Amino acid sequence: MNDSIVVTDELTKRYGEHIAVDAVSMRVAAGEIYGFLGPNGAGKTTTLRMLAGLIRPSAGTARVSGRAPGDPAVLRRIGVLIEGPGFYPYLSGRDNLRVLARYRGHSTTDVEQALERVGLADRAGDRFRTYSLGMKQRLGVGAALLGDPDLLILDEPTNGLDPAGLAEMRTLIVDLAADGHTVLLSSHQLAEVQEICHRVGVISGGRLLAESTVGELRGTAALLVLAEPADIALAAIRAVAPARANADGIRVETSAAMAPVVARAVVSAGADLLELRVDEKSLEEVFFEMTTVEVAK
Ligand SMILES: Nc1ncnc2c1ncn2[C@@H]1O[C@H](COP(=O)(O)OP(=O)(O)OP(=O)(O)O)[C@@H](O)[C@H]1O
Repeated sequence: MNDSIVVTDELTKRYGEHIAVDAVSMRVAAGEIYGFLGPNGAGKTTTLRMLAGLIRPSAGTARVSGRAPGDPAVLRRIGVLIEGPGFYPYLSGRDNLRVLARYRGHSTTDVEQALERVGLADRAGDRFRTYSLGMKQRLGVGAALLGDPDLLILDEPTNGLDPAGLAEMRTLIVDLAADGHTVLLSSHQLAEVQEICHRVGVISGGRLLAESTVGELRGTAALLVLAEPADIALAAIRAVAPARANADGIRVETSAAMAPVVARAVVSAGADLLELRVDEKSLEEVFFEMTTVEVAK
């Protein structure tokens, strides 16, 4: 894939006997929001730390923008929020970013742009310790944004946020991607990921179990029909789409757009249509099934 900004090949990290990241081969395409999903201890942070050049792999390779992580040319083009930057509680948000900017060679204009971008321009003069958790997290994203990087690596940016904070962070990430930033974020909060990520990688026990679009991971959508008599409805539906009876009702392997056709088939056959809905697994269900099977092995 030529437009991949992150490519890993059998990337592995061992701590003594323990394998934290086990031969992970992943691809993040330029411009996408990639959700790196997994339960606690799955190996997300360790992988992100290797991509950011903070720790070295034990085996395998990683390339970021075609270069080794940690290469100065790469470090200039990525912004990283891993385990939160150590902000000074008694400095304002603005002064905290200015400290970082001075250290990293960015200008005060970069600081103002980052504050504006993360929606903190109005509160930039207030002390960090007075910020809500959501504002603190957004300041962390602001710090990662200094210098307008191509790739943002955000470790659990939504962790611990209340619903309003989550919504703000979600909107911010979507806006950042719309501005042309590639976003690689880790999360165990699947509901958020399901909504905003173009693709996801599922990691558990250090191993990448799947990498695909959210839609692919959830499988083909189907319709679920409850009708009586069920046998008459099933025969009628089978004339328009593949269908089978299961414990929940009649599962019709077709898209939501076919719902009116299926409804007409049932009613025309003289059956009563009791319920008709899209039967789609949430990413949470898929994730739970995958990681539970993994643990059960
Ligand atoms: N420096 C280290 N020394 C020893 N073991 C480590 C070290 N860093 C991570 N590990 C172990 O590697 C595994 C993966 O940890 P990691 O922090 O990458 O998981 P994670 O998916 O980010 O989980 P969480 O959501 O809890 O942060 C864990 O079992 C962890 O205990």
